[in-house]
Amino acid sequence: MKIVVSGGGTGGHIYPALALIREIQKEEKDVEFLYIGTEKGLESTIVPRENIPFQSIHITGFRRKLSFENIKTVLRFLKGVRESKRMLKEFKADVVIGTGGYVCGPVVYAAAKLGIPTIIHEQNSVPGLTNKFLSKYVDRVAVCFDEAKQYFPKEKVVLTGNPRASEVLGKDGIRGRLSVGLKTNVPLVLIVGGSRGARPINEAILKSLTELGEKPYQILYVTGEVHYEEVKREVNLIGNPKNVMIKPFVHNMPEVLAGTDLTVARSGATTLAELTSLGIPSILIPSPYVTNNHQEKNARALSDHGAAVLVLEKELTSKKLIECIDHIIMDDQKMVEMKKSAKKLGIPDAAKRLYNLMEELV
Ligand SMILES: CC(=O)N[C@H]1[C@@H](OP(=O)(O)OP(=O)(O)OC[C@H]2O[C@@H](n3ccc(=O)[nH]c3=O)[C@H](O)[C@@H]2O)O[C@H](CO)[C@@H](O)[C@@H]1O
Repeated sequence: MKIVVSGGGTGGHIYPALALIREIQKEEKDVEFLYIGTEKGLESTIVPRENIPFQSIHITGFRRKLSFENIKTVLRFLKGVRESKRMLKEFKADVVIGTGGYVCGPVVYAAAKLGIPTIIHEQNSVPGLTNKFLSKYVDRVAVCFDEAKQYFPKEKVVLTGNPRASEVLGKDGIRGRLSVGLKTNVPLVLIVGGSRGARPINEAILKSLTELGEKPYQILYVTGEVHYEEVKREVNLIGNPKNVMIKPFVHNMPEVLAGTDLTVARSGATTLAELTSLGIPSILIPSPYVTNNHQEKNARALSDHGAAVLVLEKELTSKKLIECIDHIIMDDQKMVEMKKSAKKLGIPDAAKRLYNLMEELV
């Protein structure tokens, strides 16, 4: 079987695609993959690291306001469709799966027009523009929240969950901790601002760094690749506390999550699928800069059930953040309850469900 997967821009679209590829590799012996992304997206560095053949097309997203750039985007879309058709024919794709991000637009559209079976995977409770557009042309739409079903044609939509929820299970947390230089016998708080990092979270952490240095827990603080140098410069002035490990990006997140007690994070849908599958309590600071404020809706799906504490970015201060962390991690009973509530929301067999959907279709 020859399978094309496309999804890009940020980790939240790429990691579900990779998790699905790994699930298919477990189930199918004779299978070949081609990943289509863009050079600018994180996929151009993440996917080749995983030894998956990667090709790129050139595409940008639409501006929501009327702008001259949008005319250029339409032209690029049409060019992207032509390039994708050529790649799909050359590769002789049997099925094409899109996991979101602008790049999926031309790739999945081209596949549908060529009559190749197509599936799109929507991670969020409120879909983005690309998936809404593509849902008219594809054969199946896989979603992760019941709330997302209403945006898609009834006869095509199936609740599968996020395959990354399956991939993070069964990993060795001790190895995860050791791989990033952490202790194995002290509670771990992971702080991460999504796959690209988040400046407001970085600012709050830098202000509280000295105080965090006196805490009885250790911290893995992931800045995001583009913010790392700037954060490091600040940290050199303040001093880097011994219990705070700072990294630009973590490539073995499933192992690290397995060793994590509490997470402070943005509320991207893939991160939430991981946290609920593993039952990790969290403090969520949704990005207010995303389409339809979907990260806040994602976060509320957890906080309404006691699986997370929601802190809006406009209310974020370093004092509040430290109080929140202490309040949860120092209270064993609260930790147990939050873990249980998080786990209840997880869909651990999501990869299998998505694989089954693909198999039925092909
Ligand atoms: C700004 C923006 O548009 N964000 C969107 C993007 O977020 P973003 O890409 O930040 O997505 P998520 O938080 O959902 O997922 C991040 C993924 O990257 C991984 N990771 C992260 C940091 C790191 O150092 N190492 C690592 O491996 C995480 O484990 C996770 O698998 O896609 C999500 C899923 O569609 C959306 O819900 C978000 O709203």
